[in-house]
This record gives sequence, structure tokens and C-alpha cells, in this order.
Amino acid sequence: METNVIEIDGLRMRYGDRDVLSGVGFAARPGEVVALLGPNGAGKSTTIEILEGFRIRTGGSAAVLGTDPARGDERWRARVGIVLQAWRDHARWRVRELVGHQARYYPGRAWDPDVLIAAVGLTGQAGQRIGLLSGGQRRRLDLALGLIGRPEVLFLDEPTAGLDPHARREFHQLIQDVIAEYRTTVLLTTHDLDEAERLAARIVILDAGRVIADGTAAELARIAGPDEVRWRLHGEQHIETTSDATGFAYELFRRHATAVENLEIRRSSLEDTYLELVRRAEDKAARP
Ligand SMILES: Nc1ncnc2c1ncn2[C@@H]1O[C@H](COP(=O)(O)OP(=O)(O)OP(=O)(O)O)[C@@H](O)[C@H]1O
Repeated sequence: METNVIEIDGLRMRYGDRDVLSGVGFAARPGEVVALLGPNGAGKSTTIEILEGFRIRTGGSAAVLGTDPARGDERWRARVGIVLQAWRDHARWRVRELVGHQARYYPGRAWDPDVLIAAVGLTGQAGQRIGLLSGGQRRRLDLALGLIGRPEVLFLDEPTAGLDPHARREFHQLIQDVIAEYRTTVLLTTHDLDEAERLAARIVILDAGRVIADGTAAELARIAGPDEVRWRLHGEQHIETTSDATGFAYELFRRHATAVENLEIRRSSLEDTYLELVRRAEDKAARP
């Protein structure tokens, strides 16, 4: 069996007298994309920053590529890709210059800067100063800088926040291409449920520092509740909830044949599940 690239168990983080993570556990297998979802303040960035080695946990265990991130050395760091929000200190640098500069930190391993710049769609901006890039172009540059050393694991904290729908779609394609080609393991946080569903094989939902769900999008969607079937029959509108919409529709047609009109089946979405689980978790927390 392959060992997990990311593995955390009972992870705790406390600031002062406040627990921000209260025993978080999940894992990512090689080549797996895991999305971390949750309301503002749930602890997503804190979890990622612990795994990146930027924050030291209060308790529990954490391993990335078999190493405790709190003790990761240079060699470990070279295998881990981190996408920082913005390279503000480098506003005067030009795109090609900064990518080339970073490549030198990964001798024998880095992407060819021009190939990577082309892969993230920045060839036209290669000679441009970073301070003059648009927000979306800067996100592409951030991604290029995260990927430059061909990491085995990539952490993406809200990678597409602020991108327009077209740029977001391109970004998704880019991430998918990179993962397919290099079998990179990815942990990403997002508030975009479509993005999670599109990119991630597994979804972990955090709420108030605890994991409240962990599964594939399809598994999670089932938690939200039954499917809804709507149809018109002899001029009357009907709605039925059922756990077997296909069987129900089959029976409907068997009985009424073409008299059934406007049949619609609405399956629970990941968004339904997400909202339902967060509501349940918050109701539970509010109870005395
Ligand atoms: N250095 C710190 N000192 C004290 N509290 C902190 C610190 N960093 C984060 N927190 C608190 O920890 C909690 C979790 O924050 P975190 O940034 O991990 O949440 P998040 O799930 O990433 O939220 P968002 O979706 O808003 O980005 C928040 O309540 C935040 O205020």
C-alpha cells in the first residue's frame, strides 16, 4: 500500500485560551487532490500553514511526505510547493527574471522557466514588471512560483479568489494538467464549491476546528437528504422526495406513460450538503 503524502491526526492549535483546531484528522494519498472547505474562521488556513511548516501546532500529529513539517529541512522543503498570496516585495522584478531566479533554488529539478511561464499563460507578460500585473496574472505567477521546483505536494490556499470566471476555468485546467502529468498531491482551500467538486477527488469540511465531513463529492451530496422529483399530471403539479429518484420516475411512467409532463429530478448538491452540515454543526455548538 502506498503511504499517504499528507497525514494528520488529532491536530490541535490553540491561540491563548482559544482552540482554533480541536483534533483535525485526514489524509491525502499520492496524486490525490483534497479540498478543504469550511466557513470563515473554521481553521483551513491554520491547517495548511501547519502542514507547510509555517506554524507550530499545539498538539496531535502531522506528516507531509513522511516528515513532521515542524522539523522539515531544506531537502523536504524542496519537495513541497507553496503558493504564496503575492510577491509584493518583488514589484520591480520582471516575471521571467523572478521565475528564473527561483528556479536556481532547485538545481536539476526545476522547470525550464520559459516552459513554465508558457504553461501558466504568461508568455506575453514575461518581460513585464510584477507590480504592473493584473490580479489574475499575479495569481498565475504565484502558481508558477509554487510549481517551479516540481513539488511532490502542493498547497493552495484559496487559489482562485479574485479571478474572473474565464481565468478561473483556465486555472482549473492548468491545475488538472499539472496533476495529471506529475501526479502531484494537492491540498487546496476554497469557498467555491464548484471548484472543489471539479478539482478534488476528496472533500474535507471543517467547522470550528473540527472535521464534520470527509468523502467524495458524490458521497457528501447524499448526506444532504433525499432527491426531489417534480412532475405535472392531468394539469396538476406534484412534488415527491425520494431516496431513489430513478426508480420513482420509472414507476411514474409505467403507471401514467405519456400523461406525465415536465418531469424534473433535483439531486442534492454539494452546496446543499455543505450548508446542511454547517447548519447542523452550528446548531449543536449553540445548544447549552
Ligand atoms: N495568529 C493568530 N492569533 C490568534 N488567532 C488566530 C491567529 N491566526 C488565526 N487565528 C484565528 O484562528 C481562527 C481560524 O483562522 P483560519 O485563518 O485558519 O480560518 P479559515 O478557515 O482559513 O478562514 P477564512 O475562510 O476566513 O480564510 C480564526 O478565528 C482566526 O481569528
